[in-house]
Amino acid sequence: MENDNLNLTFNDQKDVLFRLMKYTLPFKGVLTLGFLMLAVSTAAGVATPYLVMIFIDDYLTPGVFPEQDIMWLIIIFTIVQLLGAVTTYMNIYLFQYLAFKVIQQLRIDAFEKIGRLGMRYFDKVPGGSVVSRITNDTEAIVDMFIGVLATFLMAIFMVISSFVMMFILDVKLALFALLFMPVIAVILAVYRKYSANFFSHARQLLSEMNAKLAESIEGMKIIQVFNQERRLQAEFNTINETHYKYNMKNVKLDGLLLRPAISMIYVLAIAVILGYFGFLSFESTVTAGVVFAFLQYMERFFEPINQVSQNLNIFQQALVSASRVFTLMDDERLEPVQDKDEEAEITEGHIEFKDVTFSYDGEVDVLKNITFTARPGETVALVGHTGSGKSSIINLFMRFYEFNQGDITIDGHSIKEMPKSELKHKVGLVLQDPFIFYGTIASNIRLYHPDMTFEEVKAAGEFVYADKFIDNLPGGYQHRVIEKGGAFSSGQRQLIAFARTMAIDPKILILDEATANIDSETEEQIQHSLEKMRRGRTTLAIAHRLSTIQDADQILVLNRGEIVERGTHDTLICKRGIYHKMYQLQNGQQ
Ligand SMILES: Nc1ncnc2c1ncn2[C@@H]1O[C@H](COP(=O)(O)OP(=O)(O)OP(=O)(O)O)[C@@H](O)[C@H]1O
Repeated sequence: MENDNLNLTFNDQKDVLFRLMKYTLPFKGVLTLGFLMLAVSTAAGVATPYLVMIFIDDYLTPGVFPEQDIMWLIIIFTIVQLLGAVTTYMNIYLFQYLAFKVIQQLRIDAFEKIGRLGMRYFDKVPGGSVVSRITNDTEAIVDMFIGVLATFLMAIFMVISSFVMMFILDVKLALFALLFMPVIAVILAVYRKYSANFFSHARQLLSEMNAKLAESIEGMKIIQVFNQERRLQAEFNTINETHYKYNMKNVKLDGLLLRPAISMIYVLAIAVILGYFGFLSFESTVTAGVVFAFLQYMERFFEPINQVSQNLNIFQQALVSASRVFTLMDDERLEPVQDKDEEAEITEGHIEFKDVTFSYDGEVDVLKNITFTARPGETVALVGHTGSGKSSIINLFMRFYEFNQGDITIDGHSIKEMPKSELKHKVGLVLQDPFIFYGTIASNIRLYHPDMTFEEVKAAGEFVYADKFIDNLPGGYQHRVIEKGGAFSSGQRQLIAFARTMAIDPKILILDEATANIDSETEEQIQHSLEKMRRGRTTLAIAHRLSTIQDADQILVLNRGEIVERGTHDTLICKRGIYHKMYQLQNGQQ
């Protein structure tokens, strides 16, 4: 499993935050309104103790209650409270809206990026880990916007305004409150340092859990057949347990450093204030209203700091998550780019491999000096033992991997320059185990052309003789299928894939012959269909059973990435080389 950098430095965190904030730019209006609402709701919060102080000192203590003044005070107090409630609701609503919009965009970008990533990426990163980035990680970012951004901003407003009010009430004490700031700053810095590390590990482990889960679901058949349930369960439990441990480490850190530490400082500050006012009352009279207001402001000064410190872990988590999403977005293992030559067109289907050498890892060449020609309408079969390089030839031809030595041309144009759409529409690929998407039979056949008419879909089905089995399904072409088409036999899946390919009427066919056991009736249908499909189309076919490609115009025998024999079936048999041996072996087995 590929690990991300788990320890984000301060600069990394800053960059991630900055990049995340850029996503809010299209919503400047919402952001500004949100700020405004926040400012008003904070101001309402700050005004409340002040109004109470006026009531205590001017009316309650002296025991005078002039009706009109009291009335006004009540009206103002009510307006302030209502304003506070409405603006608080508005600011929460606006920040949530912003959060969901940002995440929506982030997910669109991440998903779009996945579509552009090359096979090199998917060779290395498990599917579950990618899923985890787009779902869980982006979810953590939502929490940050809602919980953290709003809290942080509110805290800044609150701390500053409470401080100003404290200054107005008593300068000396306000300065004293300021003394606590460095202590709080140190506590928060220590917390951040450790928690970021714990969170990164927890996130990474969550992603590993997803990967394990995805793997288990994908391979459920093998798991059950090979009795692997226990092993997988044990592996899953180990990850789960470690995940729990990291979470607990964080809980301990929270328990120690966050609320208790800050609360203790708060209580200390209260004690000092009360002592101070006590002493002061010997010398001069301190009003009860001032003491009340000061204590209220003190609480309003510390409470946001407490909230911020508690939200710090969400913030930390969100930064780690965001960085994981951005790592995916920045991954450079993209699918090969086309140097577009708009003129390049596939007209005849004349394929040439010219001295192609290729390596997946940059060290071992899995294809060496591959040179051959497939003329329009010809069938070239690729045969050879497992691992000899047959699929790699197809991988390069389909542009799944970039290659740097030699060239592959179609009708004289390098496939590196061919517009992608040209390759998509004129080259039909049928894989060994065709992928069936969630939807209907028709939507699976329509895949490349969503606007294809039903008649065309049906014609494609008939062309490959798939109509017999499709017509027997409940709903026919509208029969619902789940992804991977679990309910179909491999032969039936092949037929659907044939229909899908024939629906685009390609000039070139790439076939990876199914090795799976197919019953003889379907097998016959498939051979029949294949023969028809190949007619008039240049075909590159990987063949495992030599009996299926005896009529090929050219057979290339691969061995360790090299073409070691080439010719028609008859010439290769006469040659008595590898092909002859393979043929004898297979015939002997039949
Ligand atoms: N994605 C990959 N990353 C790294 N190495 C790979 C990758 N795919 C294949 N290889 C290696 O390249 C070599 C050729 O593999 P390839 O799949 O082309 O053989 P093949 O002839 O198609 O085999 P089979 O008949 O089993 O499908 C093998 O040694 C294989 O291990």
